[in-house]
Amino acid sequence: MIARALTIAGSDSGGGAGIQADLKTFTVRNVFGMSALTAITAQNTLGVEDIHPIPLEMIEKQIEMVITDLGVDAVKTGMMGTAPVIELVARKLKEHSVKQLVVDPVMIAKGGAKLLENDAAHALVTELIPLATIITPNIPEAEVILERKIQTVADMTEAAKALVELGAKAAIVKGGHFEGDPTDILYDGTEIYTFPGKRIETRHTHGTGCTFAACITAELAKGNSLVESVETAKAYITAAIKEELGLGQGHGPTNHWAYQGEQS
Ligand SMILES: Nc1ncnc2c1ncn2[C@@H]1O[C@H](COP(=O)(O)OP(=O)(O)OP(=O)(O)O)[C@@H](O)[C@H]1O
Ligand SMILES: Cc1ncc(COP(=O)(O)O)c(N)n1
Repeated sequence: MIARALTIAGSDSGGGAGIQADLKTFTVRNVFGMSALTAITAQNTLGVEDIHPIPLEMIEKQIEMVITDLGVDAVKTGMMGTAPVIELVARKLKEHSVKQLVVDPVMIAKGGAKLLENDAAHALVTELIPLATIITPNIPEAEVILERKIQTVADMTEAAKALVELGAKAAIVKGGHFEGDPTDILYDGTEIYTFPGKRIETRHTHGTGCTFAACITAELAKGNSLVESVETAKAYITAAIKEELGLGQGHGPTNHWAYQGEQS
């Protein structure tokens, strides 16, 4: 049977981030994708114009309909918006004993728009992180969650360990926001793994975090190990940034078709 993945996230009308990035990534990685929308955003490569939150009952019904009928092998969370949404999603994931959960703690869009309310970071820590197979913060997100500055690769390593102490089985701190080459640091509760990258000079990096986490989710859904899943995701996002599509006047989307690597 084909592997199934569910994204619980916001819609990006521009198609580069949010559920659109997730569903494209799932498809390209040979996984059947499903979605539960938490918000609709009106955005393009220049920024977020408006956000329309989805009522809690409607978020709950989407999750319920999908899980009770089609079933899921892995779930990814993206833009949650508020603490009550995080609490609801955590409750549903526990109710359905979801085994593979990738938490992308989306907080601020590339253009600066706030995608998570300030008081909701606490709910991430208490509700969602303890359920996570892996949490995938960028550096500013890890700084907010851990209430500390991250300035060096050593700080990233300590941050990944601290995120696991908060209850996640594993954590990868992404280096896209550092100057120079972007190195990502994974801690799986036992070992530290370093994923070095070469910085690609481009403005087309809208949705890199969503695409990266969605690829990890797809690979986990197919039964691959955590480290294999992250390795594939790193190769996938690197190709997706490199082979840019040149769309839009601002931060354009990545190329979700770019990666020709193995399909398992
Ligand atoms: N310019 C770049 N060149 C090469 N790799 C990059 C570049 N920018 C980001 N990456 C890689 O892309 C992945 C996503 O990292 P990033 O730090 O951009 O996430 P993010 O900030 O959550 O993304 P977003 O908020 O745009 O969705 C990481 O593996 C990171 O190393
Ligand atoms: C619905 C939604 N989810 C996530 C992001 C983050 O992506 P980015 O930081 O690249 O803008 C976004 N812009 N919109």
